[in-house]
Amino acid sequence: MNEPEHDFDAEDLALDPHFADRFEHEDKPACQLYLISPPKIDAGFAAKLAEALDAGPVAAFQLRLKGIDDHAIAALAPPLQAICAEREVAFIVNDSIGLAKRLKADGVHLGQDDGDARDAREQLGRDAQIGVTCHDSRHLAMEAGEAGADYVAFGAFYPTDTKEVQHQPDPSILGWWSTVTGIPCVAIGGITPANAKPLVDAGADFLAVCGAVWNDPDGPAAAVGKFAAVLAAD
Ligand SMILES: Cc1ncc(COP(=O)(O)OP(=O)(O)O)c(N)n1
Ligand SMILES: Cc1ncsc1CCOP(=O)(O)O
Ligand SMILES: [Mg+2]
Repeated sequence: MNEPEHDFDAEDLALDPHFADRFEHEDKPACQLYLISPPKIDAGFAAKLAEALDAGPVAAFQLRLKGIDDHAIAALAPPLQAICAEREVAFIVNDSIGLAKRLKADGVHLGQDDGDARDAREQLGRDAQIGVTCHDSRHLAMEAGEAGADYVAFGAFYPTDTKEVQHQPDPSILGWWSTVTGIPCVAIGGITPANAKPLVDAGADFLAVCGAVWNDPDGPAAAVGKFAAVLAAD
């Protein structure tokens, strides 16, 4: 007799996309800020970073520089890495496992075309923080979790000028993820102090933010303060 065909994937785990809303997430640690660098930086950036990190709690800083090669990024990284280390802020390298290894970074963030989480673990060791972009896909998130990711990132939740994006998840994916696994989830994409609350309420463990901090008319320190107020009210 043929077995019934179960084309199982994570999308099947919850037919009702809002089913996670029925669960409380009271045991979750409070949502934290995960700061992403501007895609290009200048000589004054180190001072801006220090000012931003001193303005409120920041869990992690991701060095996400676009349009320059790894050697150039490696030359720019050490002062920024030192600023993070002095403040016990995790220093995460975007895109490149090799660069993360070379810099002895605290971790690496991998997009779907940036390499494999298992390979990252092998190269960076068990203490490395490995994050994986999962767009709006429960299936990609389950795969990342199985591959040993320390966090999965969903987005872009809101319109953003920082990156051309093709996916816009519903915030309920954050609650669903928090219900099916203890692996933290990061929300990213167009997040500001004004629109962050629904993502926190939906179950985000981290808010990854670039433009709303570096482009705040009141300056990055003021922006970090605004996020701190939103997150403290949680
Ligand atoms: C925390 C976090 N989430 C998502 C991304 C996006 O990564 P990726 O899809 O590889 O796109 P680029 O950032 O490389 O343009 C991220 N960097 N960080
Ligand atoms: C890197 C990235 N990945 C999805 S949206 C995004 C941009 C995040 O920057 P911002 O906070 O300015 O929208
Ligand atoms: Mg990438």
